[in-house]
Parts: sequence; C-alpha cells; structure tokens
Amino acid sequence: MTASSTDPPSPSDSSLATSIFSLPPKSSSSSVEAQRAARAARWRFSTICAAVDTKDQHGASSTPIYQTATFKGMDGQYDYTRSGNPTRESHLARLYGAHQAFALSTGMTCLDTILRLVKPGETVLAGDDLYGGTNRLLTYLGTHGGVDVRHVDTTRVEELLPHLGSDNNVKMVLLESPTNPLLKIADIAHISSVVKAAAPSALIVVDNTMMSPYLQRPLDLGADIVYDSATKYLSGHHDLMAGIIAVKDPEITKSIAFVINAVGSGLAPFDSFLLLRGIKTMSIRMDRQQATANLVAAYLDELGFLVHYPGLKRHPKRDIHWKQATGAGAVLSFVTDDKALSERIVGGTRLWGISVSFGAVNSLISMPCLMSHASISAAVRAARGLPENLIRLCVGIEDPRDLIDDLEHALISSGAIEPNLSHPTMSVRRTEELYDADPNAWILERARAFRRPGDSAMERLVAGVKRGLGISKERRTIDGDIVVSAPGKVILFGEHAVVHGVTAVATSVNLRCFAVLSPRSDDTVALEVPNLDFEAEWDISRLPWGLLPVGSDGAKREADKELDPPLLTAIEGLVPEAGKTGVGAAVAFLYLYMVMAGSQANAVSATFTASSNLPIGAGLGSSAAYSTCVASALLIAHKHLSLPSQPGTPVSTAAHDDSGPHFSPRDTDLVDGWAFLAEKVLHGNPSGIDNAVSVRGGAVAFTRSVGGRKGGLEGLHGFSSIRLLLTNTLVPRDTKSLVAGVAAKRLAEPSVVDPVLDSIQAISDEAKGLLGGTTHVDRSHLVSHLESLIRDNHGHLVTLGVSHPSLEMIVAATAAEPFGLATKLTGAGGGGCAVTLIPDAFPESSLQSLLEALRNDGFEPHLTTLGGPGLGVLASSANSPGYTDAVPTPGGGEGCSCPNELG
Ligand SMILES: Nc1ncnc2c1ncn2[C@@H]1O[C@H](COP(=O)(O)OP(=O)(O)O)[C@@H](O)[C@H]1O
Ligand SMILES: C[C@@](O)(CCOP(=O)(O)O)CC(=O)O
Repeated sequence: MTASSTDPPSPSDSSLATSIFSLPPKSSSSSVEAQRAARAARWRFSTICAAVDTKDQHGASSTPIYQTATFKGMDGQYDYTRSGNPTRESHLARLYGAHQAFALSTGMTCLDTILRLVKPGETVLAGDDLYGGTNRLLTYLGTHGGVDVRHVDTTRVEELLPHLGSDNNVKMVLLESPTNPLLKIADIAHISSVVKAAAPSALIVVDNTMMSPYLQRPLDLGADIVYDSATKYLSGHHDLMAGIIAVKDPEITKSIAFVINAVGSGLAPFDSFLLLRGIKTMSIRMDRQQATANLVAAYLDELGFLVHYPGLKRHPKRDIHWKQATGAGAVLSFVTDDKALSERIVGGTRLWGISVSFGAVNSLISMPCLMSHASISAAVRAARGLPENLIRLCVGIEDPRDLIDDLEHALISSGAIEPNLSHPTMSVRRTEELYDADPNAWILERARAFRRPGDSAMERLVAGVKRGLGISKERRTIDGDIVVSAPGKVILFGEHAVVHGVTAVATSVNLRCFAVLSPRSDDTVALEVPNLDFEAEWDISRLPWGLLPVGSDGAKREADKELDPPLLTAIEGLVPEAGKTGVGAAVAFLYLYMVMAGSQANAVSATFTASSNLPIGAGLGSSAAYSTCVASALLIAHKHLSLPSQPGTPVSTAAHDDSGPHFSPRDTDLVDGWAFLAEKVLHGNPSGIDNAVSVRGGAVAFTRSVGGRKGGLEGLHGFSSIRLLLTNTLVPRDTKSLVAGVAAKRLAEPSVVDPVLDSIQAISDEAKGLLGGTTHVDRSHLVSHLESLIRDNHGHLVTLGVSHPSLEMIVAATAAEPFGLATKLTGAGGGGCAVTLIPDAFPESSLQSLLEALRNDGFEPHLTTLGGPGLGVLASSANSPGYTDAVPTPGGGEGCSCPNELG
C-alpha cells in the first residue's frame, strides 16, 4: 500500500506511488466532481479511515483483492506486485500527513528499509527504552554494517546534544514517544528542531507504533520519516503482520521506494486487504481501548503501584505528550517491585492474554523483560532502568468491568493486593449503577476496596500513612512534618477478665491510625480529626499553663501514672462543641500537649492531623491507635524520643520487622506510657492492653497490675500469619459501662464470676504457650487448638453478660455448615466486633460465600492477619527549625524491655 497525500505520483515514482485521494478527478472539467474532491479533501481522520473511495471499475464498496503476482500488458499502471498492487495502494499517506506512505510486510521491515539510508561510518542515535526487536536490528547494524549506533535517553534533548557535532556524522535520530515499555515522553518538535539546527543532514525517524497516526502525527512535528508496526492499532485484530512507512520529502520517498521495490518487502495483496479492513475501525477501536486504559491506569495507580501511562496526571512530561498527541493510547506498564509476584500476576489472568505485541481488540498482558524485550541483555536492561518486574498491559475493547474483574482476580490471587478492611463494601447493584453513572468514580471505588500489602512492614506503613491521610503520591510531606502511624488491635483471649488481673492475649491488626504534626509559626496549636468531622485551634498563650505543677520545664520524660483532674476539667472547658465525638480526642491531645511541654515557653506551634482506617468504637482499638499517634508525635516534637540521625529514616517498634531502625525498649515504653495517659483521658480506667499492642505491634500477652500484684507484658513470636475475620456488628456500645457491668456482676455473684475468670486465665495461658512458641504443636493442631480456645472463651463472655444478639448471630453463622468456624466477641462486646479464625485450608469459595452471607445480614466483615507492625515514625525532622530547641534532649540509654507496671 503506497500513497501520496498531496501530489499525484509522477511516473518516475514507480507504480508504488499511487493514491486514490490524490488522483485528479476523472472528469476534472466537471465542477461537481471538483467540488466532491474538495469536500473529500477536508474529511477528518475517522472518515478517511472508514471511507472506501476507490475508483474500482465495478464500484466495489470494499477494496478488491488483486491476488496476483503479475499484471498483463506493457503500458498499464502495474506490472509486478513486488513493485505495486492496487490492493496495496491506498489512502495511508493522508492519514499520516505524508508525501507518501508505503505498506510493508512488518514493522521491523520498515525499520530495516529506513536504516538502509544509513551508510557505514555514519551514526544513528537511538533511544534507550526501545522495543527489543529494534534494539536487536540496531545492534546487528552496528556489528555488521559499520554504523555507529549510540543509545541515549532521547527523551532528554540535552543528552543528544553532545552527539550532534559534525565530527559525529549523525545520519539518523530514532525516536519513540511514548517509549515502549516505560512510556517516557520525547518532545518530538523540540528534538527535531534542535537536531536540525545542529546536524542539518540528520533524519528524524519516529517509531509511532504506540500512538498510531490517529493519536500522533510526527511528520507534522518536524520528523522526516515515521513508521508504524501496522500489526498493532492499524490492523487491530492480530491477524496479520504489516508495517507502514510515511515520508514527508519526495527525495527520501524515492530512496525508500527503491529499497522496497529492490528487496520485495511490500505487503502482500491479501494482507493489504486485511489491513485496509482494520483501518476502517481504527479510531473507534482506539477510543474504546484508550478509555478503558485510562480506567485500568487509574485503578492500579489508586492501588499504589507505580504506573507508567501519560493519561495519569503525574506522568513525567505529560504536558509535552498532550502538546503533540491527542490521546494517551492504550498501552501502560506498572511495577510490582517483585519479579516473582509479577510472574504470578501475569500467570493469573485469563481474559488478559499473555502475549507479545499490542494494539489488538483483545487485551494482552506481558512482562517485557521476559518477552518483547528479552533480546536485550539483562545487564543492558538494568543499565537502561527497565525493571525486571515490569508488567505491560495492552488494553483491548472488552467490557472494562470484565477486564478489571480479571486483573483484580490475578492481583488478589498473586498476593499483590488484599482487601482493604476499612473500606465499606458496595453492593453489586450499587457498583453497576456507579459504573453506568460515572466510570471514573467506579474505578476508584473498585481500587479502594483493596490495598497493597507491600513488601516489608515499613513499606506497608509508608503506603498506609499516605493513603490514610490522603497524601497523594506526588505530595511530599513538608519539612518539619512528623508523620506517625499506629495499628488497632484485636483481643483474642481475656477481654474484661484483663481488667481484673487476668492475662489477655491481643494482636495488632492491619488497620491503622495515621497522623501528621506540622509546624506552624503563629503561636497556635490546632487539631484536625476528619474521621470525627472535628477541627479546632487554640491560642497557645490562652491555655491554662498555670495549672501545671510549678517547676514543670518540659524536661520530664515519663508520663504521669494518673490524670490531673483540675487540668483535665480546665482543658475540657477549652474544647468547643461539647457533646461531639471529637471532643474526647481533642481533650486527650491538648492534655498530652500541655503536660509534655511543661510550660508555655516550651510549647510548639503545630497542627496535628489524625485519620484512621479503623472503624471507630467497634472494639478494634481505634482510641489506642489515636493515642499512640498523639503520644509519639508530641514526644518527637519535644525531642523526648531518640530518632535516627538521618531525618526521614522510618523507625518502628515492631520487633519482628528486621528492616530499618527500631526504637529502644525504653523509648517504646515511654510512648506506651504517654499513650496510656491519653487512653485514660478517653476511657477513664482502661487496662492498658490496647495501647501496649498498638505501640509494639505483633501479639502480646498482657497482665494488668491489680491490687499490688505485678503485671507483665510478653511479646509472642511463635506463630506466622494466621488469618482472621473481623465482623463488625455495627451495633454501638460503650466500653465504660460494659466494663462497669462486669465489675458489678463480680460483686454481686462472685461464685459465678470468679471461676469464669480462672477459666479465662487458663485459656490465656494456653494461648500464650501456643502463640509464644513454648508449646510445640504442628500448624494444623495450633489452629484447631486456638479454635477450641476461642469457643470456650466466647462461652465465658456470654456468662459475663457482655455478648449481644448480633454477636450471637455471627457466632452461629460462622459455625454453621459448611463453614464450621470458631468465633468469639472481641473487646468490650455488647455489639462491636466478632473475631473468627480462618484455618489455612479453608476454601476460598467458602470464604467468599461466608462474607456474602455476613454482608447480607447487615454486618461488615473484614479479613486480616494476626500480627503486624506497631508504631512507625515515617518522617520526622524534629531538628528542623519548625520546632523549639528549648527542650533539652534527654540522655539515651537502654532501659527495660517491657513495662511491667502498666496500670
Ligand atoms: N481517628 C481518630 N481521630 C480522633 N479520635 C479518634 C480516632 N479514632 C478513635 N478516636 C477516639 O477514640 C474514641 C473511640 O474509642 P472506643 O469507643 O474505645 O473505640 P475503639 O474500640 O475503636 O477503641 C473516639 O470517640 C475518639 O475519641
Ligand atoms: C473490655 C476491655 O477488656 C477491652 C477493651 O475493649 P474495647 O477495645 O474498648 O472494645 C477493657 C480494657 O481492657 O480496658
């Protein structure tokens, strides 16, 4: 297929150069014909694609296939198909704004043809993120053709400049934009003008396959030659191989035509027919593919993957792309940071076919380093920044919902994402309605139902903090920000009994509170707690500093064991909108803020923002997570916590997380003590187990110090990843009154309650042995043993009177056939949450039916795993000028590993 967009071909152009659009009207004398031709000359892209304006002798409305090698006669337009064939002649030049366009047998043939314009001793500058086949051919040209091939980052014009001096003999600059597969953007117009100015004889060649002429026309931007693998978008069905070369200059056209004719690389008649047929629907296909690609990119981006796609707002050089192209295309790539994980994702899809190439109506998934770019050595790939775990997605025209379903399934089953327990699940009907009303909102909803577990506890934390506070990937925390995060908890055994000195076993959950303390300079302290729709600010000078004990100087590290009632009352008077849920959070914050500063002189001016993905008031320790965040952020601001010398290095307390620095045991205890004080503000007389878990993470056995008996805290590290189902009844309850109810029952019926407390102690002791690794059992026995302890403990809590009909419904639903699972209430009971242990072998299909059944009963089920990191400090530059230097940093030193006197 060859054609010229403007001039009719001269006989010397050979019969390759014919265009139905450029031929003069049959009867040029007829003004009607002339007007029709003039109108046709104004047709827009999709019209040109769809129209069959052939001058076929029978008026065929589809281009006929001239399946012939030779043509009879001496003076006809065609003689031999290698030189020209009517099926191959078409309107392509017009699609490219070219002087002439040629259809060849493949995209690589196009490149081969173009590279024959380069002579030995000349230089080709090519990109460093190129299709593997391009790289292979260039390498061959270098080794066998005596051409100096240099790979530079062609997306950066400054990298090209040193190569453009006349001694470099640059003949050709080969560009792709966006590049394949990293979708880097080159400024085609800018590069063309810079190259032309410095090396006037150099040809700018653009591989436009990622875009097609529908979205980008490089000849209009200053390129000399553009080629496309027409196997991709132009034909669109992956049922033929083809390539197109479009050329602006008549002289270059002749050289290209010469090579094609000499070599015989023109596209065969039948393939030309298929290609023409594909081109008719190109724009409509690409519109659909591109719209879906935008959704897929938004989905992966929202999940926290690094996605390469110029449709995304933060894509580097996006503005340049949109200056030179009219769409983002339908190819995107993303990294998982784990090659094995990427392989599992790619292998887990069904609708997305594992295949090289792109541009077809059916969607494809691949790992370029193993497939399309495998011919580039691993070392070169690494040097060019091509991640081995990169996944490329080529979006087709299937229903976007099916594509997302399939991709999501692969992401879940590979372990790349897990349910976002804090996100309310939408009914199928509501989801469908949202899709119909607003696909962009729909895709975000789909993504928010999941989250990435990350590769390490710290990475999870970083991602969690950003998500939790709505800090988008591009927004970095400002200098001086202190960013902290702490988990909620689930009590596995011993709630309520723990208040009376019995041991309880609790574990952190992967739902967290996130907080930022940001310095300000207006002598104001402010609080924002969006979960509770509360914000307030206070003039620091008007806080009741006079109520602090005389001599407070802020140097004190340890938290008080008890609250100071007059100070508490005074602070309560400062919090507006009494009765709102945020009031407790504000009072706790201000209380710690004042006591920790010790005096007005030491007070820091800052805004504290906390946001949690924990359900609040459901028994999962949202208050402890919040208290831990308040305590740790304020301790850092007052320089009471020793942090790594390198600002911004994440610190954690999680003993099981070996990566990164940890707080010393003494500092861990310090945070715990202050968090406990905040818990006291919120709850009066809590046992302290919630903050102990939130600060440390993992699983702990906790015994409160009661009546002079020594308490204790022990980390339990003898288990790995046990799955739990937390089901929120959504029934509100009040911890304080439930705890008081049990105390009253104990007073009234000691003969009933005391044996129950003894039995719970025995249960906790057994659980401690199992989870702490001192009782040696195999994995299946560990789980079944824990299940029987769960059933027993729940029975005792029923006896204590703290269950609720909604909790009993969940116990029954999970125990019923075919599930047979063990469930107990967790936390204070009276509503709140139930916890169910999910054995390793529990079938995924049964789990899905159980979740569905619970949702149908109006509950909110969340899957989680046992254990997880505790307090994490993500960013902290307490040494920055934003915070006062007046508070001396106390001396460090290792202290006790566990606070034995917690309350
Ligand atoms: N994200 C948060 N922001 C501010 N305050 C919070 C947050 N999460 C919890 N709180 C505080 O904790 C209280 C809930 O504590 P509680 O009823 O014991 O529930 P839970 O069992 O979830 O800890 C809230 O009323 C509020 O004072
Ligand atoms: C009931 C209790 O044992 C656990 C706390 O329950 P909750 O997380 O407030 O639902 C009370 C406590 O230990 O402070």
